[in-house]
Amino acid sequence: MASRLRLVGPTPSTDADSAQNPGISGKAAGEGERVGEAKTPEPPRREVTDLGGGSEVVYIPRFVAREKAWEWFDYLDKSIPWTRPEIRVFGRSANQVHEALPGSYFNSLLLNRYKTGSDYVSWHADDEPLYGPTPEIASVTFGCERDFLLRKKPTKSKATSGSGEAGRKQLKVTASQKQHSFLLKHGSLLVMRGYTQRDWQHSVPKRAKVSSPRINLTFRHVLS
Ligand SMILES: O=C(O)CCC(=O)C(=O)O
Ligand SMILES: [Fe+2]
Repeated sequence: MASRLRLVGPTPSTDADSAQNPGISGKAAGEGERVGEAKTPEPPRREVTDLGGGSEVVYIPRFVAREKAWEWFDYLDKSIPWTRPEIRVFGRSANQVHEALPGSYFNSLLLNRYKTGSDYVSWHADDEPLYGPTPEIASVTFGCERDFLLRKKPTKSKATSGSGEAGRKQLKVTASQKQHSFLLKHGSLLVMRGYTQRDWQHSVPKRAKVSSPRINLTFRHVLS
């Protein structure tokens, strides 16, 4: 499993905060430019995958500029005491994601560190009631790129539609047919929203050839 750390705090993003701390102000990531940085001739991409049934994934491969993303990686990897992280990082990160996703609000941050390809997160959905029925979950990646998989949740009717061996086989086929794969690049942002947690599962599988670390920040809103 990956190393994990969870921070929960007050919603840090307000319009006033954004004005004092401009990141990708007023525009979705990939559509705006960073203050103080030269314009890039290549417009950053924003890919929207409609999973159907009200579930959606947004993937922005170059959410954080490459050099800046390495600075963040080094800071998170080396300087942060993982057992006592500095809350300032939470505030800055949340502001930036908030600005990239207008209308979003986050008050919880989960950090995962995948030391090598042996570290993984198995199939699950972040569908706990504390996140509400249609949670928006934003995930920023630093360091080594890893695969992120989504598969349709096996439904109860399918699981009980057969008995014994035949029933189990049918369930497996159903699960593998509807699968999406994203290569989460250094500095990328992936957002799951709508009914993605209710209807889909996601995982970061083991990768034998991966030997360097990946750090992932996952922003959520916990209902009060
Ligand atoms: O590392 C990732 O990209 C996903 C992590 C995840 O699914 C989780 O923390 O719930
Ligand atoms: Fe998750």
